[in-house]
Amino acid sequence: MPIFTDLASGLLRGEQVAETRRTVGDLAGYWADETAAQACADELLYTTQTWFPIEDGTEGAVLWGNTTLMPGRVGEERFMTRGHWHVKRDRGELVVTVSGKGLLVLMDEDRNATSEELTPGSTHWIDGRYAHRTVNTGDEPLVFLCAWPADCGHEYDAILSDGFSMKVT
Ligand SMILES: O=P(O)(O)OC[C@H]1O[C@H](O)[C@H](O)[C@@H](O)[C@@H]1O
Repeated sequence: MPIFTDLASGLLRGEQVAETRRTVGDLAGYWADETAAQACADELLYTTQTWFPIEDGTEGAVLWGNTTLMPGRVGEERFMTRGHWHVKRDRGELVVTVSGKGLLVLMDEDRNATSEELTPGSTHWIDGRYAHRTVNTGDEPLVFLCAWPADCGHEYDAILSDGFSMKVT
């Protein structure tokens, strides 16, 4: 069954679309200023939609989804996603910005970090050897679409313990 991707809003409609909602408090441990994070713990940070036409983890399959990242700051730090590594480092990801303004932060295993600007229409290849996180640097929601291999695996532990070497303020 096909679904509908609204290219104006970036939102997905259809069956087998799963949604998540994360608040500032859900990212406890990821922020530079945890005291500031506690003060706005209930604030909406980002939502995601993922289309699972096939089971997560299926080798050779591709998944499709979006993220809507709100504008704002925790202390000095801009609102961001957790960021993660792909467990299988040879699995990359594509990102297309729908609306808003932000940065795609990329970090290699030696903690060398770079960033790419997210602007409407900008299209990004994430090499699977890089941890990746998105940051909203504007004052409206940052919306982007992503496609990634269903069997890439998501690894968060190292980000939670060591963070990214680049903080965006
Ligand atoms: O999972 P996070 O690092 O918090 O990022 C939120 C989401 O961002 C993008 O949409 C990725 O493709 C998803 O795999 C990820 O779940």
